[in-house]
Amino acid sequence: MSLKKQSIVVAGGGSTFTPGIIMMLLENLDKFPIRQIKFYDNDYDRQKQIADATEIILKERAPEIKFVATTDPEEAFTDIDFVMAHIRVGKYAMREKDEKIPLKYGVIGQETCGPGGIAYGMRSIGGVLELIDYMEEYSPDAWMLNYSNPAAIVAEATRKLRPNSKIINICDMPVGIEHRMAEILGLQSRKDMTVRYYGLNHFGWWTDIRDKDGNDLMPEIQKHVKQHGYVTPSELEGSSSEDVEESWMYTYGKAKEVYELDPKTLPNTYLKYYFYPQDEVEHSNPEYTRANEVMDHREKNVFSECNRIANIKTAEDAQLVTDDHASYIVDLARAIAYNTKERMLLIVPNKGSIVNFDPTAMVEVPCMVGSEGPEPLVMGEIPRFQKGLMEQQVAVEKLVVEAWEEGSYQKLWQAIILSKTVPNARVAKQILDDLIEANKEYWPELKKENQTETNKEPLTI
Ligand SMILES: NC(=O)c1ccc[n+]([C@@H]2O[C@H](COP(=O)([O-])OP(=O)(O)OC[C@H]3O[C@@H](n4cnc5c(N)ncnc54)[C@H](O)[C@@H]3O)[C@@H](O)[C@H]2O)c1
Ligand SMILES: O=P(O)(O)OC[C@H]1O[C@H](O[C@H]2[C@H](O)[C@@H](O)[C@@H](O)O[C@@H]2CO)[C@H](O)[C@@H](O)[C@@H]1O
Ligand SMILES: [Mn+2]
Repeated sequence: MSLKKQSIVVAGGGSTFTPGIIMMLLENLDKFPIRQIKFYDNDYDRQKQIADATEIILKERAPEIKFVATTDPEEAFTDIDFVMAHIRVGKYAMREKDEKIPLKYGVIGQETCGPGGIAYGMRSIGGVLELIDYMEEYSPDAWMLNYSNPAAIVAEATRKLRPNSKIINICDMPVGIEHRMAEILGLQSRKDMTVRYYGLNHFGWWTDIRDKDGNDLMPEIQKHVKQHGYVTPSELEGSSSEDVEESWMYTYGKAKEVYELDPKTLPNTYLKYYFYPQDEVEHSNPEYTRANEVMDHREKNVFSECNRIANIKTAEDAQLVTDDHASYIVDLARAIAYNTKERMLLIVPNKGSIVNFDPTAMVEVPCMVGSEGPEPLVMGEIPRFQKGLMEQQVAVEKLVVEAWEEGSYQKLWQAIILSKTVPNARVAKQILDDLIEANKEYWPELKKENQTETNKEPLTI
């Protein structure tokens, strides 16, 4: 029986990751046939550069696919089966501020972690909720596959503020690390491994990894990580064909020290920001952060290649690579469209998957995915160490969403204070006040609680 052809809108069509997604979709048309692709963005000029190249690529490689690029929500979200959402509210200019403002106060400057991630979350919530509302207005049966960051805060916001929406929040960091684990083991693919993993987004641990015969693969990976982190054997020998940027190589190497904190597990690379923030600050250049690197590399490369294709009016020699998240996006879309029951790490309401953790927390755990969406597997009881860390971190994420919803200065200050990356309340306030100034165009207005008002509250004994 032939598979139903799908209609997709890429929300954030001007994203540097859009070409990678398109290339991946074209490589998988046999498994995930497509009748229509639309782009939606709120920046016409940025999106047009990606769209002009995409139009040529589709004409040459899949002329049967209808293609539209638009900034009109009704045109974008009508007659859609899937919304693939990867917007960056405020774009890289704001990411640069997210990263540089905390560094002024000796605190990590990072896209999705610490005060930078909190600032990004305060911008992203409104943008993603708007996409959900468009989807439900114009294509109520569609699913949104969201990887707009910071996925942890966006996921908590969609759980709390759009509890009945068909949205799945996802992250490609575990996918990228599992690619490396497979290479360390000499396996063909990360899909040759079955994993057990738990955590919050960008804050998790692998606890069990087996091959298809049930053999335990953890000891061999742990032996490598103990010495080299997630740097692969070919990178160690200098024979890797991948062009990985220095800051990513540093991150993969740092996993060695993060692993030492719990040698029974294997860590997500993002944990380094919470356990060794002083090293990250020392390793950072406050004048030139990761945002600058991306603007000088990925953003420049993607847009110059798309402009080149549009200028010569052919994509025959297109140099556009497929990204990790592109491949698992297809896996996820296929699982929902064709009820494949794929096993994937997704960010979902806990609801007992981690039995001794807040059931309302958005946790990243293995799920079986079918046409009704993800069903989380039970990861069981987690140790005191991870439970304590996750309780603090999930409180940060929940406070940010409450601060956004209530316009509460106090709660956002508390969220920054509570982050493990911030030393004290005074530094937290200095960072918050700078971030408020920088995000005037994007955040809801925050009101300070008037002391006299709170004193009026009845004493509850
Ligand atoms: N979940 C993951 O693991 C993962 C992996 C990679 C990237 N990402 C995220 O994907 C997103 C895109 O990344 P990028 O580096 O390509 O960003 P980018 O800035 O290159 O592209 C983002 C696009 O979103 C558009 N946009 C911003 N606000 C919008 C709004 N309110 N409505 C519609 N469009 C809007 C921008 O105009 C821009 O074209 C980011 O949020 C990034 O953090 C997530
Ligand atoms: O600093 P950036 O913008 O290059 O990356 C930040 C993102 O890093 C992760 O995504 C990585 C992915 O893990 C890696 O395997 C490869 O595919 O590149 C991706 C983007 O660089 C992380 O999961 C994202 O949430 C971050 O936005
Ligand atoms: Mn991620």
